[in-house]
Amino acid sequence: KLYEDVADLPGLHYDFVIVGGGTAGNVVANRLSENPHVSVLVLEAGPSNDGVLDSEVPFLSAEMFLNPTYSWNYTTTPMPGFNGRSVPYSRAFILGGCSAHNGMVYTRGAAADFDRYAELSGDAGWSWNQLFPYFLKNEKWTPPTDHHDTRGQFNPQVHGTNGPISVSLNGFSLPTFEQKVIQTTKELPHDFPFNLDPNSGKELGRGCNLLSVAGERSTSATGYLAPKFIQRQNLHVLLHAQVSKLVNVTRKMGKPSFGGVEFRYGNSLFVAHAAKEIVLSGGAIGSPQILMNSGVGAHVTLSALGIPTVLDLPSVGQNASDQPLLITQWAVHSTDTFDPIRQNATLFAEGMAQWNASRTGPFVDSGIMTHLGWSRLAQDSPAFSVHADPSSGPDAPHLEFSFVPGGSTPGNSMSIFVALVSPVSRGSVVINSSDPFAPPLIDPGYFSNKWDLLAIRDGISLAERFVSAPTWSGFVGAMTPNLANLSSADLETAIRNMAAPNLHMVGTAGMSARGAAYGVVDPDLQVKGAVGLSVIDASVVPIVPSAHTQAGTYAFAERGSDLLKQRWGL
Ligand SMILES: Cc1cc2nc3c(=O)[nH]c(=O)nc-3n(C[C@H](O)[C@H](O)[C@H](O)COP(=O)(O)OP(=O)(O)OC[C@H]3O[C@@H](n4cnc5c(N)ncnc54)[C@H](O)[C@@H]3O)c2cc1C
Repeated sequence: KLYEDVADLPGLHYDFVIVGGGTAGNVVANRLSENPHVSVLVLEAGPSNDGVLDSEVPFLSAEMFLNPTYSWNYTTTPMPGFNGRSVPYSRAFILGGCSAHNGMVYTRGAAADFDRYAELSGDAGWSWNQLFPYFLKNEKWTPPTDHHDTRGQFNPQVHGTNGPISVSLNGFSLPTFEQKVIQTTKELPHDFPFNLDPNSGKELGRGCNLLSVAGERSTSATGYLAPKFIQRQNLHVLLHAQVSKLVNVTRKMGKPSFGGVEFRYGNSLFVAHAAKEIVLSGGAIGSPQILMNSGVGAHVTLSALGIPTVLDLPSVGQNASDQPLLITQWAVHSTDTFDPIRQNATLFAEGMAQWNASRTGPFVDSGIMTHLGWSRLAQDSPAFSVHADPSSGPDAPHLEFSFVPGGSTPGNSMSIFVALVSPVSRGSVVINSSDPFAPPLIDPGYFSNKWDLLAIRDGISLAERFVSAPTWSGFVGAMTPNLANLSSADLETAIRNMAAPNLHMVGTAGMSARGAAYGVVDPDLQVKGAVGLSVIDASVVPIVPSAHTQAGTYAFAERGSDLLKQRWGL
């Protein structure tokens, strides 16, 4: 049952308390409450997703993630790699978490990314082959809303059909642009090979964009808390409940254990009790923050703030792994873009009306990318002279390209988003106040290693090469801004001034092998050195996958839920 008011909750004693009803938290809540004999409480700081049009309508995703009502409204620290810029760092403040406000892009990553997780955790269960069934368990493949012929656009054999999250191809087409993207794979096949389905684990190449949609956005709240699940008697979700810290420390088997979760509802503090286990699913920023507020973190940081150390775990909040993004853009001599809809109020209203009437038309997609592509740097790239290859293996990409029929300048444009998906740089999320409700210091650390900057530079060249294919002749105009003829130093400055967060942070409560000298959780996702406390969300993923992160987060949450159930014999 969904509760808007703490006064309506039947009690505050549960078997499991899950902190955060986000992408991962709602998976755990659903899977645990499959067993009618356990009671589950989810504490979510944000409001309900129900009826939030900006979240429901895929085309409004940009409006959604810029909407301050549904955001934690974080800002990063000034980053030297960004020429001292502080930039907004979006995180969702709504039931469903980032799945309810993200760009909906559905990508899993390279098989080697997951095999690397297995290797560094010492648990083969995190390998691509063993995690693959969990990707399928999460996914419900859904034909696109325009019912177009999807042959040659994806491989049904690598998709699930019965999961709670709908995944589909774009349901509205911009044929001229799309045909040119595919034609480029024929004209420049060496640099830009076609890939039928990059979600197969073999990611390199160009393929169609998949989205977590079915006419409407599909989220962990609409899927895992759908009416047939949220009506379970043993599943309670409390909204507007912001967790401050874990309390009631006792010792079990010589290790600290927390019996309660303190949260703020309105102006009052309450404590929810977990008889079996507390699961932190607050995301890459929320989870490490709550750990540190509770005295779990680096002793030196905690003592400087006057917070008693319960567990000295220096990796908490460190190892933040995220992808910087740079948008390249060209004017185009065509109206076959999303720009007319975005720039013309009448067309926009028509699109909205069509979506309302029939869940068809341009508003069924994000209105951003039609295709995605992944590439490696050339073997003789200057990047390799400053650092060894950080990718997970020779079949894993360094760069991701999103092909977008639209742009941010007046008139018609096309854009290629260049994301560095195998960064060397690492950042951190650290509290700097004893007030548990104060925002933490968020430093994604972009370009703190020169390799990352050089890799993005290569990415810009690759984007330019893409639009140099003969098929774009007559379609593509000037690059805006023109990065093509800049000196090396000027291009470096431009990258530092223009790059933005790709918002895929992981690793701040990173998983490592049992007994490792670093890391926050063991391969079973329990906090090292504690009892009855685990973390299940993107923060446990030790290195960012070469992908957008929701699919991986869902798969981690599905397996994490199974590990919890096994531990408690459920
Ligand atoms: C704007 C944006 C666009 C993105 N686009 C894409 C995309 O297109 N494709 C993709 O794959 N990935 C995308 N991502 C990334 C992806 O959505 C996230 O990596 C993933 O959803 C994270 O899941 P999570 O469960 O770790 O955290 P979240 O989904 O953020 O869940 C955390 C939840 O915990 C709650 N919470 C936090 N702290 C507290 C507290 N103290 N008390 C109570 N509740 C708390 C939050 O409100 C939230 O609901 C995007 C992210 C953003 C921000």
